[in-house]
Amino acid sequence: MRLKPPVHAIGRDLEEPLKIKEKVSGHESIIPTGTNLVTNIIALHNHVKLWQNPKVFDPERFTKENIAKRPAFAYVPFSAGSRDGCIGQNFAMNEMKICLAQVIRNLRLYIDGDSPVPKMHPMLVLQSKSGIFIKFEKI
Ligand code: HEM
Repeated sequence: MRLKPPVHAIGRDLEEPLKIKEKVSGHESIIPTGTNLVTNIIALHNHVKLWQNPKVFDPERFTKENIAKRPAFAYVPFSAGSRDGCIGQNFAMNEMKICLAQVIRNLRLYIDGDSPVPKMHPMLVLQSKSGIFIKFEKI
């Protein structure tokens, strides 16, 4: 959900002009009405200024202490904000945990070195152009 967020980007059309200020230089710009602004979630989730060794999978990043060290919107796989983004967030998280628990209770998963490496294909949701090959072995 961090490294390869299924919803890798979201967009919004501006209904009124938006004034933004560059943090370091203080330079101000106006983005006109009608502009489609895109939040690049996958870039945010892999940004070196927010994540140390961003490409490394490390569940410890999500301890309460480590979450508190990051800006609130550094991790937004379900979007965020006043409407909270995704209405199915709790359902999706529970579903994923239950399915994953069932899989790892019964099967050993491994990657065969000869299989193609997944090539990211960012469509409406993130896909792989080369498939995702995982081998399963009954425990
Ligand atoms: C891993 C699974 C999921 C991910 C990563 C995900 C991600 C997202 C994101 C990022 C948005 C915001 C889109 C935007 O603002 O442009 C969204 C909206 C939404 N999601 Fe999900 N979602 C997931 C699963 C689900 C499920 C299981 C449901 C329904 C059971 C669901 C229903 C919705 C609905 C209805 C919205 C629109 C909410 C609104 O605009 O008020 N999602 N989702």
